[in-house]
Amino acid sequence: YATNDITTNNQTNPPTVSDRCSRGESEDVSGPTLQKLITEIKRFQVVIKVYKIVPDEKTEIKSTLKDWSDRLNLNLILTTGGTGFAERDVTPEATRMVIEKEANAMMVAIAVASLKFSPNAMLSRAVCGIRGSTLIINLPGSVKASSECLRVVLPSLPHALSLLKGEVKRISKDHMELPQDGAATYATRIEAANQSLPMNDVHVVSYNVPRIQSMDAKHLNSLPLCAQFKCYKQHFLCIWMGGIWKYRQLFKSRLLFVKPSQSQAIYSWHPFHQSFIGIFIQFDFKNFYFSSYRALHWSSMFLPTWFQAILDCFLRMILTPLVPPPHLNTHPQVPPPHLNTPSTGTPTPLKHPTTGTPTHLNTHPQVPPPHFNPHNTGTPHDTGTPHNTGAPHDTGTPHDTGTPIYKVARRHRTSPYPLASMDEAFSSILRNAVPLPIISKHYSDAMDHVLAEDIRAKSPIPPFPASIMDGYAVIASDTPCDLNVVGSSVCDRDNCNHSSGVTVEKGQAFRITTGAPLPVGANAVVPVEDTLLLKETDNGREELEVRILKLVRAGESVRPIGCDIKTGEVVIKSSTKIGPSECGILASVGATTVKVHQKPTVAVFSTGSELASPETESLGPGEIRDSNRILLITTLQSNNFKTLDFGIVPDKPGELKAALLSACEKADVVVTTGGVSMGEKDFLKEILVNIGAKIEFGRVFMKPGKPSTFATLQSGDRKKCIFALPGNPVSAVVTCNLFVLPALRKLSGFLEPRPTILSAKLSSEVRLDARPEYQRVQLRWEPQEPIPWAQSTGRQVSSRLLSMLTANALLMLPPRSDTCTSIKRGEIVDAMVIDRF
Ligand SMILES: Nc1nc2c(c(=O)[nH]1)N[C@H]1C(S)=C(S)[C@@H](COP(=O)(O)OP(=O)(O)OC[C@H]3O[C@@H](n4cnc5c(N)ncnc54)[C@H](O)[C@@H]3O)O[C@H]1N2
Ligand code: MOO
Ligand SMILES: [Mg+2]
Repeated sequence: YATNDITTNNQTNPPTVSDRCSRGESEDVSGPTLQKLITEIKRFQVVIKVYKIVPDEKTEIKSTLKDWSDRLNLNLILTTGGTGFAERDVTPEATRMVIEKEANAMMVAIAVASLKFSPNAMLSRAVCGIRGSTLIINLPGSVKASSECLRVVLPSLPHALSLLKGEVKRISKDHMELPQDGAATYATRIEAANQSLPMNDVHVVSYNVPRIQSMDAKHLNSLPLCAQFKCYKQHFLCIWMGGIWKYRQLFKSRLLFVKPSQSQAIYSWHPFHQSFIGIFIQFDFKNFYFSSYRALHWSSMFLPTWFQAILDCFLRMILTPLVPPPHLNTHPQVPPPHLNTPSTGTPTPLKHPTTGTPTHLNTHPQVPPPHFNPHNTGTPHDTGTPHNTGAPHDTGTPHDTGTPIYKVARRHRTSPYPLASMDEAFSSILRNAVPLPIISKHYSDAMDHVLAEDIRAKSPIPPFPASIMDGYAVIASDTPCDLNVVGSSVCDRDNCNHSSGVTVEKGQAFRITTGAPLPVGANAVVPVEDTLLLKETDNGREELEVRILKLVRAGESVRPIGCDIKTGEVVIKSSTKIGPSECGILASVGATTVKVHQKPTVAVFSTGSELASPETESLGPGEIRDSNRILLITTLQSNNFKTLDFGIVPDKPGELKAALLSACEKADVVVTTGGVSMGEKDFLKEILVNIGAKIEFGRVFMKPGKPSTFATLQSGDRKKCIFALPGNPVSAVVTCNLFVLPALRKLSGFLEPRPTILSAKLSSEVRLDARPEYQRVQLRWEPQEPIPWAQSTGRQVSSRLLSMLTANALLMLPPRSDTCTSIKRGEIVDAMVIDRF
């Protein structure tokens, strides 16, 4: 289990136990169905690491289970088949031999639930148990029964797997630690308030617990809810319905964490429910003032009135005594735009403690970060904010001449954008990148497009019984014998005797070429190598008699009609990416116009007033050559995407805005580089908000590429995707591979837009960073070694583009932890393929 694996939360793998399937006598349907079922779960992303069909042999089942738990260290193994009463059904016995603990309740749950479906469930002897940190679940063999049983245990899996990974233990410890200093009094008060709430129905989804529990300061920042709580001097109180936790020792000890008052309840809610509610409240424990709160729900159907009522009553209770200190009143915390409460239900607006302005809960779909916030009025220093004096688009104002769009002294000292986890960033991209409309294309222009229809053959291939060899068409029962050569059938439509009414009769043979139609009467072909010439015409131009040296059977060396492709057969399924073979098949079945998804066009520009054209002979002071634009354009082109070069745009708000708008108009996807971090000239995010784009994420917990920004802009019925990538060249190209390419593949209709990930062995020890890191490596295969070696490309700083040279993969390194600070040579890690080998 790799915490930094962007595609992975958990891994599972069903070996199918069946003699017949393992011998290839019948097809395994249950295994693939289970894989589909488990990978379709939205709140529980799964990667299938291995899949295998094993015969009903105890030793083989046992060794597979042992190997997968001990060596591959998988989180979950599902087996299907071999659980019944038949003599060869031994999966439960083999499973019992490997498990160290039984998961009895799971077995009972499966049994009870499946008895409702059929009394035959009594005949299942399936076992569930744990080996090391791997959960093994036996499921019956039939597709229906195995799917039903899997559905029964699915809700418990996220929490079960978290427990096995040991994360919950760590969390519980955190919960036990009590707050310090003045916070204790406060915590008591909050807890008392919490106790008095009617909490029966409200719990936190259990599988969010490990994520929160395993948080360090950075993870805390990455929680979307905490975006607005980046003020160092304050403490954070996280109130979950169902319990109150105060984060402790987080964020350089300034956050507190208390034991949840109803810690048990948090696990008991149906974990499969998509809803999840949390409230974060920011407090300054010295002054006890309330600054902001936010409610979030992850279900489109969840935020019932009872919740609003509880929330209201709760906040009233705890907030009444709190008086905000006047100096803190000037920057009401407004969540960045992407943190807006999802569409259902409007949270009760909360009056600001002093101004009475409803500042905290933002019900608008697009609310700019604080410096664009309309509520930031009413204080002396708010006059003159960009909101009041003119946004970046004010061409002709001093902004265009390079004056910052906001007063630099009042810029953020902490980014208002939460650090999204890689998982969150990636899911956000895949959610927002919706396949583009379907168009018709000529098959010769359709390369790299994704089919949007099944292609069926209108006629069979071959359309006639065709010879496989150059030789003689004969009547099989004649052979071996001497035959008179009475004609020929060649592979040539002008010269085809097949339909000319000539029939091969006993004692006769027809010369025939490979692929030519078999003459009427013939039923086999004898290769020329198996014949002798007996008689020819005087001039040698014609054969008259041949000896067939071998006995041939009827049908030998003949392709019957439709043996390659039958009429009506689906030759290429919808959603297939068209490559050379697909083009060939389209041609062979005559499907010359096909329905495909439109492919996105990508506009690319570099931002930065320091940037000069690569052609510049001698650079001016402070200038550097623009490497990123060509780097990104060629990365996209080498992945077969069409690009539009929008040049270099200086760090001037007006020009940046114009370039963004024009790029959004002309392209489906816009990729920019530079200007997304904390510098006084890093305007991109603000301008995106200003043009009405929604920032889906503005920072990612990753290295390189931390300030990576992804925004969407509704333009008519299309949603444009905008990637504002960091300026450091390596960061730009790495994030292009990680984020932009999957988005483009998804827009193009790819069913699997994710990158390819391999296992690789480290050639040298790597030290882990605090962030999940994507180090550039070259994968090399040694003879006889199935796993490639990953050779580092040298110093891995994000300005050093040389670290991309020869790199064909990105090592996916997990973030450093207390127990793991480096990975040794020879150890196996995940590597994402970025180039051919
Ligand atoms: N106070 C902070 N500073 C920085 C942070 C931070 O969190 N707090 N993040 C750092 C990280 S991480 C990165 S990555 C960079 C990203 O910066 P920007 O996206 O704002 O990019 P710029 O400031 O425009 O440029 C950074 C760097 O890259 C060079 N550059 C930019 N564009 C190009 C180009 N087209 N070709 C070649 N080189 C380019 C630019 O000259 C700068 O040297 O921010 C850190 N700072
Ligand atoms: O994350 Mo930045 O991209 O380190 O260089
Ligand atoms: Mg910068």
